[in-house]
Amino acid sequence: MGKAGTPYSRSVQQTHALPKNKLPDPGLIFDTLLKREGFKEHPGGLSSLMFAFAALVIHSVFRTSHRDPNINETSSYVDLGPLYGNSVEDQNRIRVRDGYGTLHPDVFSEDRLLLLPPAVCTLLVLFNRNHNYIAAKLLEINERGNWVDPKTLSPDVPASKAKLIAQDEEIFQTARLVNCGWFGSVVFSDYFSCILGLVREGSNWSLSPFEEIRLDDHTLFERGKGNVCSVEFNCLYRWHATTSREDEKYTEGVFNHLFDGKPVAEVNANDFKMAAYKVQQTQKEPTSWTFGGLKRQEDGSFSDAELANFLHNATEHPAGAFGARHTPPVMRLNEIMGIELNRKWGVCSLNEFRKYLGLKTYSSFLEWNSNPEIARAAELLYGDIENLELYTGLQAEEAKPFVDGAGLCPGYTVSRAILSDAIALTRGDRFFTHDFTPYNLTAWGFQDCQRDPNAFGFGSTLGRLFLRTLPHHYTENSVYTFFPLMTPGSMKVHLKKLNLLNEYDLSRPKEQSEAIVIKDQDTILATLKDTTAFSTPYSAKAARIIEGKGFYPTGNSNDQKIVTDALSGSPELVRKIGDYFYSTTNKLLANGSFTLVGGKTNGVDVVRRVLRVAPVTWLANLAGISLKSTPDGEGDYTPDELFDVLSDIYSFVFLNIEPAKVMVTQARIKKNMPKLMDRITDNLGLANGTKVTVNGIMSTLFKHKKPEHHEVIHRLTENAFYKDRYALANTILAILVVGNAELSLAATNAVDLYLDQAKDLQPLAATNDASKLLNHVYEALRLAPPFAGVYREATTDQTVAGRSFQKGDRLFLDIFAANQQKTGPSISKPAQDLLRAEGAFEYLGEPLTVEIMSQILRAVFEKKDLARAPGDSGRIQRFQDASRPECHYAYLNHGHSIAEWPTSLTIMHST
Ligand code: HEM
Repeated sequence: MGKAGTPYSRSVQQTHALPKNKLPDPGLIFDTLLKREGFKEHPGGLSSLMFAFAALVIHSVFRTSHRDPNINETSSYVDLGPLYGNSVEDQNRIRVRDGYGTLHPDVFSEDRLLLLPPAVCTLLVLFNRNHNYIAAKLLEINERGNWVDPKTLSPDVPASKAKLIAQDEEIFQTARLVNCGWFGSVVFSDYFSCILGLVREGSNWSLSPFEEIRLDDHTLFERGKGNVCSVEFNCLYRWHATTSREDEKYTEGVFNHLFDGKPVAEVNANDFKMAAYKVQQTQKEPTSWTFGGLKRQEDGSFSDAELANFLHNATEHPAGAFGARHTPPVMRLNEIMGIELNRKWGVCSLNEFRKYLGLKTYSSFLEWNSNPEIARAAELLYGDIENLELYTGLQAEEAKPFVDGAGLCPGYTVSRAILSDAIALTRGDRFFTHDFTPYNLTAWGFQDCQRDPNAFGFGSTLGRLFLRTLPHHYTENSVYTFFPLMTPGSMKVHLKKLNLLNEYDLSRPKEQSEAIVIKDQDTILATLKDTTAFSTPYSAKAARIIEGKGFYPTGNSNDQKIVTDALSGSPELVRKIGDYFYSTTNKLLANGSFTLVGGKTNGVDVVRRVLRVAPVTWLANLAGISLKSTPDGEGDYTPDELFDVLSDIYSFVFLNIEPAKVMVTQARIKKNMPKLMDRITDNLGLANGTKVTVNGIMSTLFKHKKPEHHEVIHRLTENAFYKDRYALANTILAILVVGNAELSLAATNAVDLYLDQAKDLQPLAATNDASKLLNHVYEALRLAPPFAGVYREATTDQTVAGRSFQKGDRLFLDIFAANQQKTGPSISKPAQDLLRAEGAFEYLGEPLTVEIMSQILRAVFEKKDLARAPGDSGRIQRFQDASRPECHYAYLNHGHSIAEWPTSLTIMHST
């Protein structure tokens, strides 16, 4: 039902006769009731991009055949037909079919869009990029483990070729489902929010048309049973009156070219069909199509800057208002063709349509449009309101005023009908209902395309799409990113009213340069050393969430030294902390273990139960935060909760998190921060702003803490800097944030690295001397570091190790890659001279970091017959994420979205 190439359906039976020979001439109708007299801005502040997106929606569901107008050449579903085409032949023209499941760069299928303003094709290009992003991620994650690196499959060997083709098909079809999910999510977030005027209210509410609905008699309300677009739906979705001034001008240029300068009033349907035929004949393969005067680059893609320019312009250009006498004169021909088509379809009258919708029928032309000039002209053309045909009736009907709950402000009848059709269209789609499952889309894909009501920009999905596909031309808090379907001018008014102006940037985003990747040791060393010429990006980030001084990783090396001296400066203290980690790791291993039948083998999820927990337990002790074992138990946080709170802060300050998540993460951190800082300052005797002396601090400090933990704080408070106890609180926060992330990840990577050599490590670990594992610790930090590198920004134009950099250049220093170039280091000759940037060594001090790591390894590897659990349980589910070079690996969190933190690895050992 509703497949491409089948006839339109009809919703309303025509009973009132509307013979063509009794109806006014379509050209006369256009010149009297439809033709634009002067441009009127859309009253709701909608931008021209809103209608570029609308044009994508309509081209997904309508493509009336020029040969047989009863046939809809595209399917009746929101399936991104303009991107993927309507047949396997269409797909073959846009797919690469090399095992990666991708589309050719920036290519799409629908040639009719080439005539439209460039923002329409640009949006489609972004969906192409999104497809390729999704396909790449699906392969990287490889959820079912059945895909291989296509480079390992030779197309010349028949069996390999068959596997390559089959793999390509699976990835392509899965990515397509996820990408269509994205398209649907944009419709139900950004698009609907503008249609319903919710964006003005700061509301993230949306329709959920897909869910199961149980009726009063307990039966289920139908869904997923199919849809066939109706001729009436096609008629009511012709929104040419909303064309912006700039798009009108652009269209004049296109039509002038298409019809060799023939005046618009003289162009006829035949000219149009001939022109369309000519364009089709001369059209080369989609890989060479261009639009808006763009040229494809060598790799076939368009320049990001040029694409972004079209989109930014379309956001700035106000759309036109709906209503009579507002369709650009250049569209005379397509309106005439539309009127004639509707007559050929034999559609009902406006009043019959209203009756079908349950609306009151109009009894006069003035009731239909209160503008006397329009009403009178229509009356003179049609004679009787019952004769008012659907096309004219919908196009020239009085537009809905700009009131609460109205966003789109089309004619009244359109505003009522559009929602029902949209719901039928999507609820009827089995791919959005019964078959919209994590199995079909994969767990990551299923969550990736969900509308997130808590996303920044009142739940915007388009913002996420822009940041993903044009990352250097959209910024994390711009109104251009998150409210692109509204003009920035109108958003300024709404955000001001909502008191949210300070959260958004109203200016047009400027291009940000891509980070330059540096892999050679000399340049990295020189760059790390010159802290004046290359600054770190951390202080600015930290300042957004942390008040006051003391967050030492963003301070100078003196600030850092005070802390590392306190943490690592006393061998006795380091030893005690090491012992604590050894015994805690052992305890957690025991507590988290399960026993296999027979009682001889124990299993434990070492990541979830031990390596994510040991560091946070020590840090909670140090800060005087009480841990609870269940969310409802007594205490401040469960270890998992504290891990999440702290790792959020780490990601925000030190990592280059996905731009679309920056503002949401910031908001979450700001929400969590008061409780965390309360607990830390409470334990410093700083609650309610009371002034306390250092002695006072010491007496109220950590009443129930072990002495070694007193000692860390005691050693800190010996320094004059910490007379400012709020700075001390921020320093403790920093130790928590850095220690939690770095230690848990470093320990996880090290355990994973050595699991397959557990037999070799066991005798060393069993000696009770953790220093026997020192070399392994260093080698693990070289081969499997928690993070692969760090970012720097050039503060001046300069040349370093023979390479020139300009002020403002962002550099990614790939420390991991540089450390692999070293010759020699091995377990017997450890890489103690390995390159370091910020990280545990810098922030906790090398002696302490190494001690903690070796004690954790000791506790794990002294177990007998240590091995991975079978299958997926014994492997960390991780992958390399090309978009996050600083992360050595990326993982899927419990919600199946991409995260920096591993969640699970089960090991087994003898009891
Ligand atoms: C400047 C922008 C636009 C131009 C130049 C334009 C032009 C055209 C043309 C030439 C046709 C006839 C196509 C054919 O039969 O091959 C057409 C059809 C149509 N237009 Fe537009 N259009 C524009 C924007 C829009 C927008 C924003 C909407 C609504 C959201 C819209 C809705 C439609 C619909 C529903 C059809 C009928 C499609 C079909 O039945 O195949 N158009 N338009």
